[in-house]
Amino acid sequence: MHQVKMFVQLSDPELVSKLAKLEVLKKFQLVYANEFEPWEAQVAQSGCDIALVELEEFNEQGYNTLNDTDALSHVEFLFLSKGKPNPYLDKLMRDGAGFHCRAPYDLELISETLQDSYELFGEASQSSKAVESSDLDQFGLLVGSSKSMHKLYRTIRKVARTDANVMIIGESGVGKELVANTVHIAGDKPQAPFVAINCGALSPELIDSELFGHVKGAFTGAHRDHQGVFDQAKGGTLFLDEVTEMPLDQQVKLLRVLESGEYRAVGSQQVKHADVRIVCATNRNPQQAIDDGIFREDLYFRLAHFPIRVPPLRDRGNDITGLAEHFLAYRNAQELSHKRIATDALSRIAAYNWPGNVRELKHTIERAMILADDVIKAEHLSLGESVSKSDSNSVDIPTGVSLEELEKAAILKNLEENAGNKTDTAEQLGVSVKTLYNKLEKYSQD
Ligand SMILES: Nc1ncnc2c1ncn2[C@@H]1O[C@H](COP(=O)(O)OP(=O)(O)OP(=O)(O)O)[C@@H](O)[C@H]1O
Repeated sequence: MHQVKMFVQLSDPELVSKLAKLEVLKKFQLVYANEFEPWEAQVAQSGCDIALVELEEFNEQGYNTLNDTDALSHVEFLFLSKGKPNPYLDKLMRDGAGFHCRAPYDLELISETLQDSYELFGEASQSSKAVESSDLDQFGLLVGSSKSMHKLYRTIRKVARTDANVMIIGESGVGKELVANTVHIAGDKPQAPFVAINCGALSPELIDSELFGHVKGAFTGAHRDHQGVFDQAKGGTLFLDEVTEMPLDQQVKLLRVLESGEYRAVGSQQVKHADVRIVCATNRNPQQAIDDGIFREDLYFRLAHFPIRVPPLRDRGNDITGLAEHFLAYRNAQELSHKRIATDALSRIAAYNWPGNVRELKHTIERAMILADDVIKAEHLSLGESVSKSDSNSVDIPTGVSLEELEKAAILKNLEENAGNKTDTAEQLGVSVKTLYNKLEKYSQD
């Protein structure tokens, strides 16, 4: 850690001997004031981060010297005084010089204040990292330089050029939708439509219409013709997310369309030819879903010509911190900010298990950026491990944050706690699954 420098100007020998007993002082490189020049002139020259000053006399000249040397903007002051009113000291305090403790001194408080300043300057200077760029390799929409990601890139490149139906398998938040989109982009028709639908969020009454469309008058409320996703994705890719959550009778219908290559809009006699490549995803183990009777085995074989497994974040080595820096760099660029990250925060990120994978990591960084003024520290990360159940129920809301940000934070936190399960999350938040999907969709475009 960077050696934090403290300028010391003390005259009362009794106070000196009391302060000398404070353990925290050993952490600083101390620079003592000399007797030949006014201390105000020495502060800026000393190059210190903190100034501990016992104040007896302080006048306009002293105030001006501090102002002229720019010490006020670089140095944090801790003044100790007998409490005699002094307008120039008041002025300094209004300028944001730091702390002023009046006698009789509370040594514990002084010690804590010095410790806080020590941590602030230690982290703000050297043990934090400026993050203005990303180091990670990229393929399509995916970023990551780890071996497991490069293997995934090669797999995607191979399969993208074929017409095989692809099933993407991976834990919640690993980037399955990005993989699906990248399969599309890396294929022969990147300009063709890519249409995504969440099978878990479809209402059972509207599912036929969502998939295959309907014609005007097909049912009450069908005021006009509606294109289903098979029409919308014509010539391109149809991404069926959470396919194992589709109701069983719908799975039968989907299977029939995949076998015959034909479908009809609800209320229409016209047979249409299905001209889409199907890419689907699940965060379940498909074999387990089949054994549990919620997913048809014949549909599985139709959909999983080519299964792709997306590695969880914990298997991506240095990509974990690489992604944290990537998201930070992109947000910095977007918001024209220069927020840094403390090295111990990066170590916490590397050591954490990330049950919510890349999504959780991304949102942890975004939340931390809201909470941190300049440097993201470990305490801004609010990682599950260090948060006890009762802590996680209390909300620490910073000021100046929009309602929209708060809503987003609440949704993402619940989602993380439910290990990505959207049905449980929606229920807990008192919104429909559809609303939850819409909001998540919006966040992913932010
Ligand atoms: N390799 C990656 N590079 C950059 N961003 C990523 C990567 N993987 C995931 N993300 C980001 O993480 C978030 C979750 O990704 P995505 O929605 O693709 O995951 P998912 O596995 O489909 O999630 P779910 O299981 O909830 O459907 C998105 O914001 C996405 O941009």
